[in-house]
Amino acid sequence: MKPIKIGIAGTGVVASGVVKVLQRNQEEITRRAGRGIEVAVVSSRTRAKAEALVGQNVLIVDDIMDVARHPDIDIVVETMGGYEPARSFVLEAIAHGKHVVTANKALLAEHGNEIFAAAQAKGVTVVFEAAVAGGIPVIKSLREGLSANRIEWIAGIINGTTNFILTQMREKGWTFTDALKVAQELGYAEADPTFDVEGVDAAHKITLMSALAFGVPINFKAASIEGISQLAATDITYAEKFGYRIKLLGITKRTPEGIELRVHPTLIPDSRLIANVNGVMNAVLVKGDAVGATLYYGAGAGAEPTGSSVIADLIDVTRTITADPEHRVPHLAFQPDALANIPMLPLSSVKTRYYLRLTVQDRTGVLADITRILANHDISVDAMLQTEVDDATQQTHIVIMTHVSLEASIDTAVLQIKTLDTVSGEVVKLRVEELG
Ligand SMILES: NC(=O)C1=CN([C@@H]2O[C@H](COP(=O)(O)OP(=O)(O)OC[C@H]3O[C@@H](n4cnc5c(N)ncnc54)[C@H](OP(=O)(O)O)[C@@H]3O)[C@@H](O)[C@H]2O)C=CC1
Ligand SMILES: N[C@@H](CCO)C(=O)O
Repeated sequence: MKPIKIGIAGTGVVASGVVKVLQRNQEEITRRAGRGIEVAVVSSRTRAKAEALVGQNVLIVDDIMDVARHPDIDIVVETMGGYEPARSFVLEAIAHGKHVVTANKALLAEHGNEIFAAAQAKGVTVVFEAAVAGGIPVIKSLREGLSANRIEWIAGIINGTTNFILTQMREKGWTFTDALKVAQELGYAEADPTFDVEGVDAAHKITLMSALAFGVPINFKAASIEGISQLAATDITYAEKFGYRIKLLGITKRTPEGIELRVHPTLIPDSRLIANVNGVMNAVLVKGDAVGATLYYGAGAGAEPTGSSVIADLIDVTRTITADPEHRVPHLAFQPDALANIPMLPLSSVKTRYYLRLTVQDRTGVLADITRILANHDISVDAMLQTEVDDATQQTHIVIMTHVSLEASIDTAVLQIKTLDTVSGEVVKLRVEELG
């Protein structure tokens, strides 16, 4: 059978991984796909860069729309990133009957409903394994491997850059800035790294997984997002004294009231496997009612790991290209007319355990005032730690681990605690997940 021809938009980190792995593993890929997969067109604004990647036998164009519209192309690979021109490119390719493989979670989290509807109407496929957790085949697992289950929750380390930064800060004492710089040099970070460090990239990914897990439309606006830029090394150290590690987690949970969707630094018991996932590695825990908890682990970013996911999608599309569109795996795992309208819950209704750090004057009655306020809001204390008094300021840190409490109650209690004249500065609040 003739090879399937693909066009690639972008010649960056991911595109280079795709091209290299396609070349290196050509024979195995052909044996798996049933026919060869050949790069026919590449777009680049810098011709020399594209030539260095694909050589001179591949058509190089400077207008991405020449990839989207090229008559010889069956599948386009979008590895540009960002919202525009990626959105217009993908919609144009769909309009021209091309299947689309993309690594762009930002695009799908914001415009996925529009893109999947367009693909459905045209009878083409849009696949995005590389968009979530780099090289880990977690989308495939959610769409296919776990399709017997009622998914209960997902919790994952799904941003390689921030996990790399947290690991270097904890293990090597690097500063946040130095660790971010290296993550950028290694090709892990987004073009705008604030997407990584402020939790937006992880929120894009957990939003996509939430839709796949619960059969709801993609709803990025419902995500509550906190990154790691405000996380103090002190809290990493104190958390360890209680037996916890801090990781940036993306969490989505089905509760009787609706769906939680959130990203924030989270204390995890250090005995959990996921607490020991370090560097650029990602890990995703998925809890299904039949299978129980399952864990997916691997490189969350980087050229070849991400290329591995893009190529797996290319092979999938190649295998199913002649199948009747009605019988392909649905884009969002559930049939498009079977998506549910489940409410998305605000952060204030989350119930979990909390870590609170307060800076207080070393005076009699301080602790009693604080615990009284907590008790008035139905918050019970599980453990507490007080540090040595600083001689110069006469201040001390009090760290409190609560039992399961309502976020709204914690927030009200914290506001009251901050009005005490013995309490200074911000009260640090972090969420704890036992992930049992
Ligand atoms: N890096 C990683 O480890 C991972 C990245 N991703 C995602 O993959 C996508 C690509 O990431 P990555 O490869 O790192 O990004 P890079 O910045 O390395 O590459 C992006 C490429 O897209 C092209 N491009 C960017 N903007 C435009 C534009 N306006 N018009 C035309 N071409 C454009 C550039 O092409 P040129 O300059 O040649 O014209 C460049 O080669 C993103 O969506 C990212 O989130 C997903 C998983 C892992
Ligand atoms: N910037 C992303 C790339 C992979 O999606 C990360 O660090 O995880």
